[in-house]
Amino acid sequence: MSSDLWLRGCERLAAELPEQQFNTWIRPLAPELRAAGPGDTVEVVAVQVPNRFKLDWIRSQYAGRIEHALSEVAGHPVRLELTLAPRAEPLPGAAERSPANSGPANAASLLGAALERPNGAPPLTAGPAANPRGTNPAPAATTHRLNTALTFDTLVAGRANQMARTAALHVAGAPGQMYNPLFIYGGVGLGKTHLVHAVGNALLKDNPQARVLYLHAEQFISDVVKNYQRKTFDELKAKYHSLDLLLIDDVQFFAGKDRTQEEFFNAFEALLTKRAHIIMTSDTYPKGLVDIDERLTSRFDAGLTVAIEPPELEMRVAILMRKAAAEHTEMPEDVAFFIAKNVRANVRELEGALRKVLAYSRFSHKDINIALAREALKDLLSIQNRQIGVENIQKTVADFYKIKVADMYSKKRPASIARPRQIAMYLAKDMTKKSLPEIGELFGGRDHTTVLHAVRKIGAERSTNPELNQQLHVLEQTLKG
Ligand SMILES: Nc1ncnc2c1ncn2[C@@H]1O[C@H](COP(=O)(O)OP(=O)(O)OP(=O)(O)O)[C@@H](O)[C@H]1O
Repeated sequence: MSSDLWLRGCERLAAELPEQQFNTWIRPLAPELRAAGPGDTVEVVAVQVPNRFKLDWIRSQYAGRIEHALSEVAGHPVRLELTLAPRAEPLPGAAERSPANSGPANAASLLGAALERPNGAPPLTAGPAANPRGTNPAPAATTHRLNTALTFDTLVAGRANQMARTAALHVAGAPGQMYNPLFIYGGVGLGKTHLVHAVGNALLKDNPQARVLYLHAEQFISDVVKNYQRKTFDELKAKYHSLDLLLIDDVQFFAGKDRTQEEFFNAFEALLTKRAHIIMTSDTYPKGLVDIDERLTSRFDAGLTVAIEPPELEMRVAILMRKAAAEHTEMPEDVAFFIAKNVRANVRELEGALRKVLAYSRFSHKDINIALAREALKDLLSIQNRQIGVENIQKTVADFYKIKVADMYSKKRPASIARPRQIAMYLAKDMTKKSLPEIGELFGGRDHTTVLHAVRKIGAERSTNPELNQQLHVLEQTLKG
């Protein structure tokens, strides 16, 4: 199975599935290399999933779809083999990792295996593929479900997460007081899960008796369904209403689930009344949540709502250097800049890119430099180059704001057209290598100062207008595929 097949399959699934579902369940998967045997008629793609909940969910909801997409793209039958990942092992020494026969002749196949097998390849600390949502693979039987690797110490601080981190530190130090509930929102893979685990871990360190529970919203939904079937709502209440700290991830998943919302509302009220703390995460701010009862969304907003932004270049570099150091690898700064410049979507993808570069270096016995990084990331870079062009941006933005693509080049000035055009100019500057005059030319021969004005205006507004920021996130994620 080539990584290209998986990437092309993913492109297809991304187009078919709602973005939220794709990002949550499919994007974090990393397939394992499995060469077809001589008599094989069906290609097998093996995927390890970090925990039982995810395994069951992906198997029941998505396996058929994934197989179908891969088979279509491959032009022959592809079977998906889902297994539970073993617990992440500590990194063995580099010498132990390199098999004795790993000379140049088989370096490529080893590399393939390393790239595509996150649990077999050296795992990044709390890496996404080994542990995409932070549900704990390490201390298996704990009831709080916290991943002990996700702490404030391992979270790189920067402007992008400054507010959220400060608020989270505050809650960890004085739970039940200010900022209750704390609502953290932002795009995928930006560190929301990491941050809530950090609060839970910090609180337990100070007070090991504290009753802390982390869970993904889907787990809450599944608990409600189970208790509904068994008519054991008292058990549900006993479980949730007695906590000191409830950390609940991705509450946008409650959309349209009335009974779940009702139970969550009850738990929410009970916890706030007894001054227990609640921290929630979501892909959007409370008022942006759809199909969630207003009495809940208004309560979500009643404490403190903070955003996590995509990290800026310097923060991405710092994250790469920190994660490489945690792997006992020295990452030259120019290489960190090269990766950070090319992988901008989110930290999860940054980690994925780093993992590829480290694996490539280890298995090819070559030092890490820009040429090696370019080679290791060539699939990713070519997809990026293929996807993000000014034309693509114009079309995506026009579709999003429901205007005609032709309006991107037209001289029309009503705000309903001028604003999306400015947003497209901003994205063109941010996501392509085109200069201001080149962008102006592609927007109907406009002057470069018009583009500069748009870039500055949208950039400044983005930091103060959560709604615009959210729309830009969605556009960026769509464009990055
Ligand atoms: N500032 C940071 N410093 C170090 N690691 C980070 C940082 N931000 C994110 N990460 C890492 O990036 C990966 C993705 O982060 P996380 O799972 O917390 O994202 P998320 O915002 O919850 O995404 P999703 O919406 O998909 O659930 C994790 O491995 C996390 O440890």
